[in-house]
Amino acid sequence: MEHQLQVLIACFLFTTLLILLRAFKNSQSSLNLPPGPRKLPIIGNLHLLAGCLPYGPHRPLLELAKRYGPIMHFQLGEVSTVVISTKEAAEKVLKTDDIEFADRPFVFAADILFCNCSDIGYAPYGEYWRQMRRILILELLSAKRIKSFKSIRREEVSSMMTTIGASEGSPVTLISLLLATNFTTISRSAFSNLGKKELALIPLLKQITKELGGFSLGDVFPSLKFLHVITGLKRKLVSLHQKVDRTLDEIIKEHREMKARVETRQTDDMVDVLLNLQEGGDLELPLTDANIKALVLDVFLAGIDSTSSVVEWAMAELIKNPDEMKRAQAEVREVFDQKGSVDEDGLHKLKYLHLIIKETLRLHVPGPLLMPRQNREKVVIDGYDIPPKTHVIINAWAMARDPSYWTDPGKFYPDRFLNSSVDYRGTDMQLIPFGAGRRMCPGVSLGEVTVELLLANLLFHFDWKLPNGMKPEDLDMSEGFGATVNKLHELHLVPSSYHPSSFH
Ligand code: HEM
Repeated sequence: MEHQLQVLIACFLFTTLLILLRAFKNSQSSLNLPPGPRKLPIIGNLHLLAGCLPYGPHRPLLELAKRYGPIMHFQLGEVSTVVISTKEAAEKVLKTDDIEFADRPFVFAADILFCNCSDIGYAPYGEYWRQMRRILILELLSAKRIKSFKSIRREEVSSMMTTIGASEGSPVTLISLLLATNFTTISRSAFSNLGKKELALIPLLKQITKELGGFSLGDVFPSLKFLHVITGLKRKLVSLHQKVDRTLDEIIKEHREMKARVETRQTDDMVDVLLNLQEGGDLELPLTDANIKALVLDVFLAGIDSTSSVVEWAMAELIKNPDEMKRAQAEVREVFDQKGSVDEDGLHKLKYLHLIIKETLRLHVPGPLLMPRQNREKVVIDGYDIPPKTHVIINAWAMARDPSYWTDPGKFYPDRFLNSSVDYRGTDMQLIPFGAGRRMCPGVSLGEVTVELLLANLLFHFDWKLPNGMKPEDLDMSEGFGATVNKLHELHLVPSSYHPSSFH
């Protein structure tokens, strides 16, 4: 009986795959697709992805682009995929034809975890996405709102410095401290509280990041929906979603209860702001609790790993480049010595620190392939047909290291930006760590202030060296691949206080 069932399933799979193969051939034969590696039956080029882990596909894709050109076509299972590797081609997708490529591909994990992709990052382009993005930019991330959370940032960063000060002379694992500080800062800004419930979110967020950054067979064979079930992914995601949802429901309930008691906080947190908007009723589309939860999750997921990773990479580069480290410390100490601490309002004076951050974002793009885009209609780029529903991947990492735009691109050289107008705010395609166009990252300003504040504090309060007499040139700079590209091996550094009495 069991054997018969297995034969039946095998026949079913085989027939389905034959149908897919025929459909695929018919759909592609009349198109002038961009060049790309030879496709195998059924899987297309999926096998090429297999060798990319744990370092990620951005480097192998650059090698392939040298062979096939700046616009390449891949077939990943059923999914037509285009990879863009030069700024000229990126400009067409992110500027000239931005509106055509303003959609995101469907991701099963996001569909479950964000209640039908009702967050911003994975929402289909349209009215709902527009309203959510407007709320995020105007209500949660406006200059005024970011400023209103300034004291939270100051307290949390100061607490991190105290922890580091207590480890004087012994190695600290920088990324763990950065992640914890960024979590607590966002948690207090979003919920006001940092209790058991809020802390329970930490492992759940980690799990969600892993699921969203991972590979799922069902996503490259979207017509075979049962793959999500038989691989166990659906069950795992539903359970994860329920856990996060329960916690966020409780937090929202507490906020409502507080409002009902007509109690007010000194500063509205993000959930207060969203509940006020929900009640205010003058939105074009209703804002449900599910929408609020998806938006809050976006802030946590987008704001913690990315900024922590930038600071870790910047510190790793500075340790490897002691002259740059000395110059950065001299600058931050000159600006803040009199005050005795780093003050957010004075960060704009740190010119060299800004060059360091730019150079770090160039060399270590946190999301080397950005977030994929998708077109609804057929688009023609440089004479090539891009079929509808193609996943368009921009290799921002390749552009940030392209020798035709950068001198000595592998070198950490912050001064390259000294007399250069090139910036990372989406106009210069060779440097787009935040993406560009309509779906560009709306969190640039919060990301900037977070990274600047953390880095300035680390450089102001401590001198740093590698543990166990390790030499800077021996520091391993390999990348580990995930939703954000962190250092593969965590950076351990030994602090010694610059103001010996500050943190004891
Ligand atoms: C160093 C920090 C950060 C980096 C490098 C970064 C990078 C990115 C990138 C590359 C994208 C995709 C853009 C595109 O498709 O063109 C993105 C999207 C997004 N980011 Fe960020 N981000 C950072 C921080 C933040 C923060 C702090 C927030 C919010 C609190 C945030 C919220 C978002 C959202 C909501 C999207 C989706 C936008 C959409 O689809 O319309 N990000 N980010």
